[in-house]
Amino acid sequence: MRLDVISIFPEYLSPLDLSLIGKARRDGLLDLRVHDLRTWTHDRHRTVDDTPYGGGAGMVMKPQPWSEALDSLAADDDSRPTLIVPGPGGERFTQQIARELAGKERLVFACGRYEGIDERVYEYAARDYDVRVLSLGDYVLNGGEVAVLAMVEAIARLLPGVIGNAESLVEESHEDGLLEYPVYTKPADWNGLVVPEILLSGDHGRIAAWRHQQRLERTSARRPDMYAAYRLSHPDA
Ligand SMILES: NC(=S)c1ccno1
Repeated sequence: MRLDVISIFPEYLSPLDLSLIGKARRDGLLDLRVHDLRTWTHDRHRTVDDTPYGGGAGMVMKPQPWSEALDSLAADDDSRPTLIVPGPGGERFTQQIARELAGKERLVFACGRYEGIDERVYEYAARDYDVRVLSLGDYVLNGGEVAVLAMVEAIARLLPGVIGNAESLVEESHEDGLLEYPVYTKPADWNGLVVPEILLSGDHGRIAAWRHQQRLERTSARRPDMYAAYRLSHPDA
């Protein structure tokens, strides 16, 4: 997968050089490129924003740098990339969407700032991209970069070879409609707090059953919405 990120703060994406994502890039599992939007400005101040038509507070990102950036990236191959614009007004980003996007050939992330990107850019981009506005949640950030960090990690970790042990991806929260079970490690008695006896039994069948029950109870307590949906598709749960 090739993944491009366009931002006026490319250094914001430097955490993507670290840990498993950074290793995946170095191992050639992920072709991730970060671009400075100001590359596609032509004035001496490298201007990317201007005042909003219709008045109002703040500034709006100008269409021209974005159109040139998107044209440049689209021209790199014959694919039709998916353009993802993080924003509070978007469709909720979920594990299911992360899985869907992990199957794409190319993703391009556009990090908006200020009051947002001129709306005509979305229309213009649709000529060469499948455009999706995606939100991490119902809150407002100062820009798209933090959301891109989260989305890229959620997507890239699903790519073959990125997570050393693919088993780690099974029974994770949101993978199958339930939250994950509680985990424990040594020592068995820590500050008088003990590991559930079942986990020390070596009885893998009973341990699996206990873990599934924990998932049901945890999902019911913390995410009744998820639990209700799970019960609809698993009436015997
Ligand atoms: N909620 C999201 S993803 C966002 C991006 C920018 N502001 O909020």
